[in-house]
Amino acid sequence: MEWEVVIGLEIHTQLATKSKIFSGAATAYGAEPNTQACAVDLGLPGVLPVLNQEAVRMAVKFGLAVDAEVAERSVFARKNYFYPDLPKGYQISQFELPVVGKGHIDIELEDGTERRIGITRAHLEEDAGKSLHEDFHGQTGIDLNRAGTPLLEIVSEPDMRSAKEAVAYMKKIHSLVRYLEICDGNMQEGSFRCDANVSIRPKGQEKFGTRTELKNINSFRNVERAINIEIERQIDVLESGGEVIQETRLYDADKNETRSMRSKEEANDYRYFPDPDLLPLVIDAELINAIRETLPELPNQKRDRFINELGLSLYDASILTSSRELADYYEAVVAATGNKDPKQCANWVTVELSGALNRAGLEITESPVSAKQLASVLLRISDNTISGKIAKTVFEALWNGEGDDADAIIEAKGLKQVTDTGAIEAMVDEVIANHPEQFQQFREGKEQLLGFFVGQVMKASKGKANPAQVNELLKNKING
Ligand SMILES: Nc1ncnc2c1ncn2[C@@H]1O[C@H](COP(=O)(O)OP(=O)(O)OP(=O)(O)O)[C@@H](O)[C@H]1O
Ligand SMILES: [Mg+2]
Ligand SMILES: [Mg+2]
Repeated sequence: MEWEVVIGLEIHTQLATKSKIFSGAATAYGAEPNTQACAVDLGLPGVLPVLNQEAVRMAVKFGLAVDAEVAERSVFARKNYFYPDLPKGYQISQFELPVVGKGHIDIELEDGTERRIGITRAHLEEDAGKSLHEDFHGQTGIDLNRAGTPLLEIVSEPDMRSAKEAVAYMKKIHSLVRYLEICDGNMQEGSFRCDANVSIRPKGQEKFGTRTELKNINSFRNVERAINIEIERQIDVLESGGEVIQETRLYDADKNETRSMRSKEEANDYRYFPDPDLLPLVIDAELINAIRETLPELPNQKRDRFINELGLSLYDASILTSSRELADYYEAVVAATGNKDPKQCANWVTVELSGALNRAGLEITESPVSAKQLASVLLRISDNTISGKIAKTVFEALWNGEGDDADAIIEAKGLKQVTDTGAIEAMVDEVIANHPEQFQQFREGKEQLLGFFVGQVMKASKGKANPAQVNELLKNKING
């Protein structure tokens, strides 16, 4: 039977506020355990939560960026459950009336087409503490520092049809929250994590199959692997006559398998009710408009501008706008080269620079070659001081910190392109003299040999001859 996969993601983004969502305790990562949880975070008797306005502003920003309705009135609710890292016995979340309603975001697929993914809602909530099972003297430790950290849970419609689409969506949201500067996106530290809901149905059937929920997957790679392995498992179950049960499963990256954690609780198991300690959240149009004013250029707007104003391909523009930092770097290169050749700048950033960064495991923000330095190389290609090939040598030297800019390196290493026709002609003559048979064939019309001769001359000049001039001279030699 042919199966169709259905996926919906719940993404938890930790909002980049300095203090907790309902208290003044710090949110900084990595503090000594249990030094950053105050009485409000622990829900001790007699305390009252006070909503952090910054968290609200960030949620609104997100809502506007995904074309969602921002609720004029939303309500905080208690979600009741017991877990050692939740001393209050309930989590403050939003249930019936979330702050952000229906919206959408467009993702690019590998075949170059776009697909719109619906966003069901995004709601504000507080995070719980953390149970530390590993490296803890065979015991479990509880660190409550994370309790009360603001989260925005972004719930998608079940609109994705493959693990690849789910990853593309997750990357798009990741990039967006970083553009908006509402989340640092650090997946190792758990600032951006996702639960993947997966089901399958016979192709052509309208009714969805039963979903399982894969919990807390903390890398793009693992999302893809976890979903694919879960799809295989569900197909196995159904094809051997079994039934998929609605449950929460844990992905074990070491074993590359998913395991049942618990049967999935239904909303009514949580006994949601409006939190009596918090007033409804009312956001007026004035505030929404003020926040709209602060929105930066969004990834897709930037991408379209790169295509329309800088003449880039959709492919290059998509890569360059995949992160705000990369886009900023690219634009700095374009500006520093006087906007002469944005396409060439794009090639160098996406190929040479990104390649070197990947090999070194560095982020764009850690690049040893600054945008200005890269621009200095490109300027010397444009004015024919160096060839594209020598430019790679110059780039490498800059990468290794051998000089401050392209000029210093070209000077120090004597890499200046030879444009003196006499000097090049002497090299051409020498190469011809060394390869008389080939030259005879070349003369008799074997045009493919042009490349061979150009190559030999370039080699003789150690890459410094101007290739255009070499071509020209060689052609003259046939006729001469
Ligand atoms: N049949 C299905 N197959 C795949 N995904 C589904 C299916 N039905 C719903 N989903 C997705 O499951 C997710 C449900 O998330 P939601 O937060 O609404 O509820 P929940 O998982 O029950 O609650 P909780 O926040 O307590 O985990 C959504 O992303 C939705 O698109
Ligand atoms: Mg949810
Ligand atoms: Mg869920």
